[in-house]
Order: sequence, then structure tokens, then C-alpha cells
Amino acid sequence: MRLGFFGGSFNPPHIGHLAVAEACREGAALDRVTWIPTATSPHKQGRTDVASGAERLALVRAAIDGNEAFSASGVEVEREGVSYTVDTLRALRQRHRDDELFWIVGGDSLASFATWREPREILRLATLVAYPRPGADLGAVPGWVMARTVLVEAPRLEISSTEIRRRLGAGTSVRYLVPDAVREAIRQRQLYRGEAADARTREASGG
Ligand SMILES: Nc1ncnc2c1ncn2[C@@H]1O[C@H](COP(=O)(O)OP(=O)(O)OP(=O)(O)O)[C@@H](O)[C@H]1O
Ligand SMILES: O=C(O)c1ccc[n+]([C@@H]2O[C@H](COP(=O)([O-])O)[C@@H](O)[C@H]2O)c1
Repeated sequence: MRLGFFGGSFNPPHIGHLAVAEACREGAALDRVTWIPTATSPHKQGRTDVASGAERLALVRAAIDGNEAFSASGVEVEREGVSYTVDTLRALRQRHRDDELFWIVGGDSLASFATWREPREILRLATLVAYPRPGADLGAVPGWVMARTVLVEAPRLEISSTEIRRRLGAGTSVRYLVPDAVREAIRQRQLYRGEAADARTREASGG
């Protein structure tokens, strides 16, 4: 089988992630796409506004609910520490000896892929599936990386988890930017709340 893996902090997952996961599944003829929330993203160490791994895994599960080609894995969250893709792919290769593995990356990540930990080993273990992103210069990607990359077209939705956290913190709507199930899971877990949302809760409860 052709197994796709989509790594990210997913803090929280949004419709931009869903649209590219679907485009990569179709464009690279993947049988399945497994979403892997990081414990700590290598380039996002020291961030303080990240929901716990267990919470982000739950949000990813809510986001992909109902799509039989999508699943979620806790492999990085359970390993803890900094989530290097090479470690994850080594573990996945043990589990999926007879399958072809694909790692999904945005064009922005592809442009800096050569700086990842053990990039050549990653390319020995898996093929990359990449999609263009605004501002990413794919012309600068080394030939040895492109030789192991499938390029696919994906919808370019200008939306980020940062923007969603900002909106939630300010108490403004994220309806249609994240699936309803994610919105509900965020509400139930009281995630990404800023002072505006907390003040409204105090008001509503007469506090
Ligand atoms: N709107 C989008 N369209 C396409 N790809 C995206 C989009 N947002 C994020 N990605 C890609 O999805 C992967 C996981 O993204 P990540 O979880 O870091 O989300 P993010 O929205 O970029 O987060 P943040 O705003 O917190 O930095 C990365 O490879 C990233 O490039
Ligand atoms: O392994 C690395 O060196 C490496 C460096 C940067 C990013 N990554 C992976 O790329 C994915 C997206 O990262 P991020 O920073 O957008 O959350 C996530 O799965 C990271 O573990 C991996």
C-alpha cells in the first residue's frame, strides 16, 4: 500500500490542513493518510502557546472524523521530546515493512528540508509529497531532494493555526475555518482562551 503521513503541530488543525491532506492523498494516489501531531516541533521549541499533545491528538481525531482514508497516530506524542521526522519514519518502517511510505510537506518546508535532521536518511525511508505554498521558492530545492519528491497541486488557503488561536483568544468566530467538531472539542476543553473569552465567561456566570 501507499501510506501517506502528515506531520504538524496541529495547534489546532484547520481546513487548510484538511484541504492539503485530501489533495495529497488524491494527487499522490495514497491509500491512506495518517496525521501525526508532534510532541514538540523541531522549529517551534520554546513556544508556550501549544496545547498538550493529547489535546492536539484529540483535535486531529475530531477534524478527520468521517473520512475513512484519514487516521491519526500518537507515535510522536507518546515518544515525547523533540519530534524528528527521521525517528518517526524509522519506527513506521518497522511497522510497515511491505508498504511504500510518503511524508507530506508544504513547499515552505521543502525549501528548508536539507536542514532537517538526517535528510538523506529520511529520503531513504520515504518519498516526499510536496505542494506549493505562497512564498516558497522550489527552485532552490537541491536536486537530490527533488529526485525523491512528488509535487502535487493543492488549494492555497491562506489560513494558519496562529490566526485561529488569535481569533479564539480575542473571542471572535472560527466557524468555517475549522470543522464544527474541532470547534466543539476546543470549546469543551476550554483551549486557546484569551482574556476576552474568560471575561465573557465571568460575566455570563455573574462573576
Ligand atoms: N493553510 C495551509 N495550507 C497548506 N498547508 C498548510 C497550511 N497551514 C499549515 N500548513 C502546513 O501543514 C503542516 C502542519 O502545519 P502546522 O501544524 O505547523 O500549522 P500552521 O497553521 O502553519 O501552524 P502555526 O500557525 O501555529 O505555525 C506544515 O507542513 C505546514 O506547512
Ligand atoms: O526532523 C526534522 O528535522 C524536522 C524539522 C522541521 C520540521 N519537521 C516536521 O515537519 C512537520 C511540520 O512542522 P511544523 O513546524 O510546521 O509543526 C512536523 O511533523 C515536524 O516534525 C521535522
